Amino acid sequence: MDDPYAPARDALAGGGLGGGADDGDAGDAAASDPAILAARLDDNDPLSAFADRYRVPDGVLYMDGNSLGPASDAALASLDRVVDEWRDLLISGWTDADPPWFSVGERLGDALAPLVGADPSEVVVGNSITVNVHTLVGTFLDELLAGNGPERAGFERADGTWDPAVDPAVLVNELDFPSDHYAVRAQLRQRGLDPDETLRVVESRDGRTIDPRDVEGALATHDDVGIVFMPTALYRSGQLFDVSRIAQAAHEAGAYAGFDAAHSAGAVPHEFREAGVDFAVWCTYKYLNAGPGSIGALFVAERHHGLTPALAGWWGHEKATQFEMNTEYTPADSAGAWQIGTPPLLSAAPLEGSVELLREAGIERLRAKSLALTDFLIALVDDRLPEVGVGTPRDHAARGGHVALEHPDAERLSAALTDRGVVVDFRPPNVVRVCPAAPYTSFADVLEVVDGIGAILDSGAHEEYATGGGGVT
Ligand SMILES: Cc1ncc(COP(=O)(O)O)c(C=O)c1O
Ligand SMILES: Nc1c(O)cccc1C(=O)C[C@H](N)C(=O)O
Repeated sequence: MDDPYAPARDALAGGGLGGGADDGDAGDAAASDPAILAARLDDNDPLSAFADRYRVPDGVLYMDGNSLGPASDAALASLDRVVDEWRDLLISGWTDADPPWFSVGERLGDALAPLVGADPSEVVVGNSITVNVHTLVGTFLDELLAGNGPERAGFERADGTWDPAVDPAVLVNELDFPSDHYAVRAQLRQRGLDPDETLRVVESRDGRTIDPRDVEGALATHDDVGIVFMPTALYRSGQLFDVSRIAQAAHEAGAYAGFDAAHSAGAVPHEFREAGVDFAVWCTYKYLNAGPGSIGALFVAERHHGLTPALAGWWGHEKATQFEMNTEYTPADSAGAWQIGTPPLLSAAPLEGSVELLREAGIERLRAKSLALTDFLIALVDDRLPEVGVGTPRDHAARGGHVALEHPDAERLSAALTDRGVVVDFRPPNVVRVCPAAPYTSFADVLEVVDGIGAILDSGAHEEYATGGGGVT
């Protein structure tokens, strides 16, 4: 079969799933009965065998891999190897481990580069998302304040680039993950800029998504935007952004284009280099399945290599001379320069195994399966849960890896589901995020999740749970 997942797409495109064998004629029943359809999709799924290589506990339907991915045999093996190296090699592990710890940032950056469409020199692992937002937004603010920036054709700025007399603004959106705003505001403040003036926030029309025309409109209205910093996918609704369109609009306005790819890296293929992205940040604990608090990752376009990072540190020094301990900083001529201090080896080690599994599965195949899983989920919700809304765009090009289910009692519904082994999370005010991640989720799992939601809502079981828990999920 050319497209093993076509039936899932057809279920959605065809206006919904039928009620099963009792419905209509027997020939169509097989195609429209969700249980039969799920079994067929699972039988045809070329990635189905990968599920056995992840450690999801028995009895758990894990739908929260967009927050914390599960362990895999491969990730645990690469972690175990580094623990053994620490025990056996001690300090010599930096040079004598196989491969040496010293280059872990660059080596894992090389492994991630194909997932985001980058040259290996453009990606490195290090720090965390929030720290990387600080150092990268800070770096490009410094460039603007020094009078550098993408040229804006026909625009009167000193040297045709940035007028250092203009306070550079950073364009973000109101649905961003809050940590990014905190970090950008801090970087503006540290340069004597008032964030209330220079953090420009694109508003959402519907409270769920950001219309790319509003990003373009903000750039047309305000000529002081020096950095456009957007997510590749929104953490709550899962809307996927058109990276290439936003990067182009930023550059046409004379602004740098930066992205937070936390909610797409490892689930959606990217082409950062081709799209002209200037910089990007993401984490490795979500779709990259490298474990809680695992090391962050970043992309800096080759044309910017050689800049001095805002948060410079010895691990970003030119590698050949790093151990000469010169107090004068020479940045590495790669994205490696944005590393700061010693990499946390034990928080990086699982990534080696986990990314190898994704490479084996193939990012394009993972994306095809992910879209089919979310198509199937949305079709089932439409068909079986009339009181639940879908807050995620239905258009494939605008849909990331999870689905935002909207319900007025979302918090209690989320708690009831998790209590029953269907692990989801709640994001205020009314969203249950459901992430059927492609490497380890079956179509039968998706059907079970939807049936689980239906059973809870029908029985009112969620009403026994408290709200306002403010828990960590
Ligand atoms: C989009 C986004 N940005 C930033 C963060 C914060 O990342 P970190 O805590 O790794 O700095 C998260 C998740 O926590 C996120 O989802
Ligand atoms: N980073 C997290 C954490 O340390 C604890 C609990 C959750 C998280 C998350 O990643 C939340 C996530 N960024 C989100 O999309 O909401």
